[in-house]
Amino acid sequence: MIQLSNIDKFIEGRFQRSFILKGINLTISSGDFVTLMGPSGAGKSSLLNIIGLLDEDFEGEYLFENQLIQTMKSKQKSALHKSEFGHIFQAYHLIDELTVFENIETPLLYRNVGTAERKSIIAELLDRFQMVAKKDLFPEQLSGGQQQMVGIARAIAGKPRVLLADEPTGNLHSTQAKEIMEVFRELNNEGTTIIQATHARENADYGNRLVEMVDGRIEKQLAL
Ligand SMILES: Nc1ncnc2c1ncn2[C@@H]1O[C@H](COP(=O)(O)OP(=O)(O)OP(=O)(O)O)[C@@H](O)[C@H]1O
Repeated sequence: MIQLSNIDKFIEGRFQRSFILKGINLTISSGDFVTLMGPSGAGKSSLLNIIGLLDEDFEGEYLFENQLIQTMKSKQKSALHKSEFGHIFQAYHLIDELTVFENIETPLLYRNVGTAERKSIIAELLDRFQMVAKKDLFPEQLSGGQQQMVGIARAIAGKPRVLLADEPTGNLHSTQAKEIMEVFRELNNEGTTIIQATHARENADYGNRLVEMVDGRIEKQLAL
């Protein structure tokens, strides 16, 4: 599904390049649940951003379903981004002024999903994450774990095939973190490909592959 070959990302300094990612080779199959682990600054977020088509400033080859990303027109890339990827962030990135319902609705509005279908998708997600009673609340009225559940609901509302999660449990207590990881396991069992960046080794146990990164490089890859 995803094939990265010799990916470099760097910043051009006055005298030399400083590498954020160097020589990344990584193949991810549909249905994988991959964990990127490594110390702060290892390049995990940078790699997720490239995979999720949020960052085009890199060298090397990125194939998504055998299509070379770099030669795609920006319209095509943006369509691919919208249809295939869902993003989850450590700090939830919900919109404070919107209710739970409206936050989940935003990606569907971007995709021009009709009103009736939107309502039915959101109702299903609220039900799934036991948030029906919370649908008219604002993010600040929810616990961190609940906010992240809304973040997940929003990310999967458009039924992306790939879910990218950057430190999804970084701000949560261990019980809430476990709940989030259980949801990931369920989504993965339903066929969603998941790529998460985390510092927490226990989160990696939910996945089937572990990729250890150090200083912008992949140091080790393991099957779990
Ligand atoms: N746009 C940028 N300009 C300059 N440096 C950058 C930029 N983006 C990332 N970096 C640097 O690249 C390195 C990798 O950053 P990245 O956020 O990908 O690491 P990370 O492994 O996700 O870290 P963390 O676990 O702290 O989130 C860091 O040293 C960071 O300062």
